[in-house]
Amino acid sequence: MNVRNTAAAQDGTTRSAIATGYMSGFGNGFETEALPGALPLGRNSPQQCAYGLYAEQLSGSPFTAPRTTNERSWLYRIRPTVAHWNTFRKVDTRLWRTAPAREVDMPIAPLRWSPIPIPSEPLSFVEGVHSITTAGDAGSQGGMGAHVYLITRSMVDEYFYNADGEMLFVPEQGSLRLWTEFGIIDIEPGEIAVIPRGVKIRVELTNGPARGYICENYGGAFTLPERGPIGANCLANPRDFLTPVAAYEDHDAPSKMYVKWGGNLWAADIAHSPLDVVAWHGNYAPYKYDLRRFSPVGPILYDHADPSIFTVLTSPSETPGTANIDFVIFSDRWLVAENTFRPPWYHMNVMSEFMGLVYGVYDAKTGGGFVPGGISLHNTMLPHGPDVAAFEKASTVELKPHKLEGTLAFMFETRFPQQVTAFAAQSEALQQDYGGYGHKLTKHFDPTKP
Ligand SMILES: O=C(O)Cc1cc(O)ccc1O
Ligand SMILES: [Fe+2]
Repeated sequence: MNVRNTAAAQDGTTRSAIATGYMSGFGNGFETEALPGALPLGRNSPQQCAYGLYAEQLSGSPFTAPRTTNERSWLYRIRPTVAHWNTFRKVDTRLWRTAPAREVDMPIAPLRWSPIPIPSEPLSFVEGVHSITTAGDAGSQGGMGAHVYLITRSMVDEYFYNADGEMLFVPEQGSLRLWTEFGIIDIEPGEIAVIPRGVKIRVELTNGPARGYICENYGGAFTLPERGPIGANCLANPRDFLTPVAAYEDHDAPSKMYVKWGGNLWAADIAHSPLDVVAWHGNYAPYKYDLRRFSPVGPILYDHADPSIFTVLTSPSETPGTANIDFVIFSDRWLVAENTFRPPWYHMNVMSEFMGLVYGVYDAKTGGGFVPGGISLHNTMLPHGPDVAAFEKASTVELKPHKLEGTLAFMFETRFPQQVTAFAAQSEALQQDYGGYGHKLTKHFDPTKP
């Protein structure tokens, strides 16, 4: 696919060739240019690039990774990244934490948080990441950070890239325009975006203040799960993933470049926008996906299947079948199973489960307390399951086909135990009484009634 897309600057001055549009497919080799002929034909590194551009390769995998996991793109840009460089100094990471970060010792218990309020103070994306848990070790390229973002101002002449991991954005309130080196991605609640490790961005608000979740993936890049006997279709279909067409800025202004590297945040003064990629090709690029396009597959006769059937994206580890992270959603679907307790069963899991809610009601927690913007954490081998309201209803209701509608919950599930940050442990949003919800499940046992 070769998308040519040249558009006039929207502010008529310094920000040039602003084009929005997407190319469809997951992990394709894409090619796109914002100026005709900017992309070299038949080679990556011509002696001289068109328009006086510099060629730069961005490698998301080792050079020698097998074909299925080999990821790299070629960027044709006004200046190479090294020319956007200056002396970096460490700045405050505020509430953004990186594994390993054992800040507090939490008692082992199910944990839940009410939505963290969006403050009135100005917070850019870089300033507004509030880490809730960390897992694994970013330096060993395994595990994740699970964060809530609270954004009240757009980044202006400020840019950021994350060397520690790729970032999966799950908006819950407000929409975002992610200006990336590769082009522009707009997302709103119900959609997600993935920004690969090392990709420069500027985050703008497009509809008031924003709140959402971020999974910072230190490990293997998110990919589509195997479908096994499900076959070639359903779940997240590759054609519904959208990667932006090239769009660049030729913008000189005193600016700040932020880099998250080794768990620290670094900042440097630069004189121009690094979002200056006029053309690119390759398979290492940001993308978005509308979660409402997910085609769930589930039990159509009896029983409740494992939640792995709702995996949208998975970050594999070296151990087969043992994900570094699974990103799983619980979205609109019909429940039809006969003689079945339909909500999630009571369980304990070697994987640890960070959950969030974008909208609606989650069917395991109908008794209130788990609301949009909220969080629950069911850590490694800690017991959990439906609250008493969900249990009572689901075990007595007449089992007609029933549609769960207007609901979108999700889970970042990782093989590693999750460490709660000091911020999350001390937050007023932490629900002190949640750990006791199991006590409301009373004894129904009667040896005389089989
Ligand atoms: O705990 C949860 O609510 C998430 C979940 C859902 C489900 O359907 C099965 C297992 C599971 O961990
Ligand atoms: Fe669970």
